[in-house]
Amino acid sequence: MMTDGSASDRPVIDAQKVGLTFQTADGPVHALKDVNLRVLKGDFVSFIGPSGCGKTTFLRAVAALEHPTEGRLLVNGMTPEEARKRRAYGYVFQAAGLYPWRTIAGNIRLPLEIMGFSRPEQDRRVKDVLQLVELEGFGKKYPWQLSGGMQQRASIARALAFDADILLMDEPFGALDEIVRDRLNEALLKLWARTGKTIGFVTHSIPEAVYLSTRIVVMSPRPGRITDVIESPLPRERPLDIRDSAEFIAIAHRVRDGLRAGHSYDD
Ligand SMILES: Nc1ncnc2c1ncn2[C@@H]1O[C@H](COP(=O)(O)OP(=O)(O)OP(=O)(O)O)[C@@H](O)[C@H]1O
Repeated sequence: MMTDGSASDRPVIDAQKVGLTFQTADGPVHALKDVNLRVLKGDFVSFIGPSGCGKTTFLRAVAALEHPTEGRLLVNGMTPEEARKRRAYGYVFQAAGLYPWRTIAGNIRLPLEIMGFSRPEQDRRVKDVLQLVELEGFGKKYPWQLSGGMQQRASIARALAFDADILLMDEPFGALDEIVRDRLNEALLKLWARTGKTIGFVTHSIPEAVYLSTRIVVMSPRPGRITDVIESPLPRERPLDIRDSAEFIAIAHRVRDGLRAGHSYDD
């Protein structure tokens, strides 16, 4: 099943029959069942599905914040815990989660301070990532001085600062209005093209998933499982108006059909 095992063709995320059951007062909750997925370097993988289908749980398991109860999950060929120790990923949450008493640069710097980077190295990285998310000149501002979209970009910059290979994003733009979201989607694609990161992205939006992804993972609840994995035929470079193309609409239909089918056989 594995290829020759060299780092370049090894999956960045490799899930084999992953199951995760939470024991609750009301009995077991099967958040994930039989999840098989291989994510390759440079993939942009979106996870879409109704509430409770395990999208967040899967991302959290990759980040070693939850622990599978069945199967095998590897990140860069290691356990998620080992990968986390090696700073394999940055995590972006739905709320930007910036500390209000720190400036934008101070927020981005925080994980770097904790990791013990030297001050000049911290400065260099803060400058680089602010540029990547197009927030040059805003380092000295406080979060409340920035719009919601800018705060979310700052939060992406913070996740990028330690230059992890993998960016895990849990509905990062869910709380933003559509116009800001469009702009951030475009910016994220540019950033992805420039950095070659592997991205795992949770969303509830079909157009967002289709616009951003090289692969779309459709999930269904009770138990949380994958019902379809769609390889996108769209080119990597995507202007926003690609959303009007016949190809785009065809993929969106397939995602919608997958979401509907997933609802019809609850077990
Ligand atoms: N810590 C926990 N303890 C018990 N059950 C949990 C826990 N975390 C998640 N669950 C349950 O696991 C299932 C999957 O949850 P998860 O948050 O991964 O779904 P999701 O697809 O991300 O949903 P949403 O779109 O609403 O964020 C749900 O039934 C949820 O209630």
